[in-house]
This record gives sequence, structure tokens and C-alpha cells, in this order.
Amino acid sequence: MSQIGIFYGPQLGSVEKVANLIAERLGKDRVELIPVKNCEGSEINKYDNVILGASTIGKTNWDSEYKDTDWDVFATKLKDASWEGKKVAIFSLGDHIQYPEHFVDAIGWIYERLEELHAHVVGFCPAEEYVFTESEGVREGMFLGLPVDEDSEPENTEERVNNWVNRLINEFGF
Ligand SMILES: Cc1cc2nc3c(=O)[nH]c(=O)nc-3n(C[C@H](O)[C@H](O)[C@H](O)COP(=O)(O)O)c2cc1C
Repeated sequence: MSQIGIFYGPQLGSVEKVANLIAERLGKDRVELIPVKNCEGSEINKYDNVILGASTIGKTNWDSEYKDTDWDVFATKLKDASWEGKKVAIFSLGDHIQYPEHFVDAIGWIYERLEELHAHVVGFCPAEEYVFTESEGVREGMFLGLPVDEDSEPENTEERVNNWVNRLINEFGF
């Protein structure tokens, strides 16, 4: 059994690229990559530690019946997993130039759901390392996960991922 499941969506874009980079840095022997499309929440139970990766796309409403993105559906299935004893980390792709007032809001949307489920979330990042106006992903000066901006500052992605993974290795307890 792999120890870490990286559940990510959508496929074929920047989220998938960053999911792969995180998997490489963690070491592919301890990681499995799972697209959230058509995935059941109970799949999460197979892993000791979990990473959830999403893009932030406008005003998606993950609570509604309206099913638009892979995450609209999967977010409603997080409650089907057992979160006890697991550690979970979040990353989101966003664009701090085009969407400075909603930068990586998806981090906040996912965090709120995990909070309701009493999941143990790790992998926070200092907000001062980013330029943006507002984000639902920030509390008390920290992003509640890793923001990555492949649209407007891709040159920072590798270093951001490396630093985050180094912290995660500690926080996951390897
Ligand atoms: C319609 C649309 C809305 C977006 N809204 C936001 C947003 O509110 N906040 C943000 O940080 N990025 C926003 N973005 C930027 C995307 O999150 C970014 O391009 C991301 O890398 C897309 O991931 P993907 O290539 O895996 O699809 C938006 C992009 C699009 C196309």
C-alpha cells in the first residue's frame, strides 16, 4: 500500500503538472496519483496521508446540485472517507495577476470542508511569500495549503514545491 494518495483535478493542465512534481519530490515509491474525476470518497481510506489538489476556477459552487468541474463532484464525496488518524495537505493552482482578489480561493473551500470533517490539515504556507489582494485560503497570515501560480509566475513553482514537500515530509512524519 502506498502511504500517500495525491487526489487531484482537473487532468491535463497545470494541476496535473504540479501533482506530478509533488509526487516526484516525495518519491514515487511512496505516492499514488489519483484523478478525482469519477473517484469515490472511500478511495481516500487506502492512504495514511492524503494530498488534495485543485485549480481555482471562478465562482464554482461545490454545494449545489450543479455539477461543473471534477472537484464540484468530488468535494461532495469527501464526507464518505474516514479522516481519523490521517494527515491531509492541500494545494491549489491560481493566478495572482488575473484574480488578485480571489487568489487560490479553492484552498479555503477545501479547508472548510475538511474542518467540518475534523480532518488534520497540515502544509500551511506564509502568505507574505505571495503577492495578492485577498484570498479565502488565508487565515492568520498563513495559506492553509500550497498556492502555485503557473500562469503568472511559473519560475517560482519548483522552489515552492520543493520547500513545501520538505515541510510535508516532516509533518507527515517520515
Ligand atoms: C474561468 C477561469 C476562472 C479562474 N478563476 C480564478 C480565481 O478565481 N482565482 C485564481 O487564483 N485563479 C483563477 N483562475 C486561474 C486558474 O486557477 C489557473 O489558470 C490554473 O492554473 C488552472 O489549472 P489547470 O491548468 O489545471 O486547469 C481562473 C481561470 C479560469 C480559466
